[in-house]
Amino acid sequence: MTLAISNLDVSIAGIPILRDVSMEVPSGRMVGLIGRNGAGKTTLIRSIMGLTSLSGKIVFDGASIGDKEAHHRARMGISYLPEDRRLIPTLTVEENILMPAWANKLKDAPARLDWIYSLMPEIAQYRDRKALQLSGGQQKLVALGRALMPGRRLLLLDEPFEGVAPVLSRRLTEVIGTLRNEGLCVLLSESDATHSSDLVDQVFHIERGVVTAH
Ligand SMILES: Nc1ncnc2c1ncn2[C@@H]1O[C@H](COP(=O)(O)OP(=O)(O)OP(=O)(O)O)[C@@H](O)[C@H]1O
Repeated sequence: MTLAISNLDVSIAGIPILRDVSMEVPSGRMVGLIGRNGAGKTTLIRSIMGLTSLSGKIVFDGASIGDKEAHHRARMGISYLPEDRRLIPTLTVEENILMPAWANKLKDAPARLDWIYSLMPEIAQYRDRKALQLSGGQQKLVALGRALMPGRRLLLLDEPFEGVAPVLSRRLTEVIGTLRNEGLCVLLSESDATHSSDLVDQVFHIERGVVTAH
């Protein structure tokens, strides 16, 4: 279940954003991607998810996925927590979590929902509340639940701790640690290593679109 990226180049509007990126997220490992604002973290994560046009190679679980559509990658078990939460404010917590199940017509949605609630019992408590009634940190947990609904083989977390209060950051760290122990591959970006240093097995740094291993 390794993710292997080689010689990835991404330009947006003719401007090179990622340059010759090669890196690996080994099976069952948690890898950190550390870089300042604008370094290219989001662009790299979006490229893995299939949301940019790119040149280079992305291989997941032995299959070349660089030219596959985002929904195909989602079906392979790749899930993505965007930096902004993008919950639908007028839907309930449970409806937000179930959205990807409806979109992908998942038959085992109830079992997946149970697993998400057992991972984060606190969100089960406010399952019937509208998303707009939650704090930013609570919404982040719900967004993580929603990201885990379609697939749980490779989890891409884009700055999950950004703007989250300390108590909920600790809780988020705990939940991500549990996921790692369950064998998920995780790629987690952060602007510095404050929260991720205790979690990750390996760190890559990104600066102006260039990735280096540390
Ligand atoms: N749609 C776009 N159009 C033009 N430039 C873009 C676009 N998206 C990203 N960029 C540029 O690409 C570079 C990398 O942006 P990216 O969002 O990937 O960085 P980041 O490391 O995730 O930063 P942040 O922490 O601020 O989200 C930045 O210079 C940004 O201005």
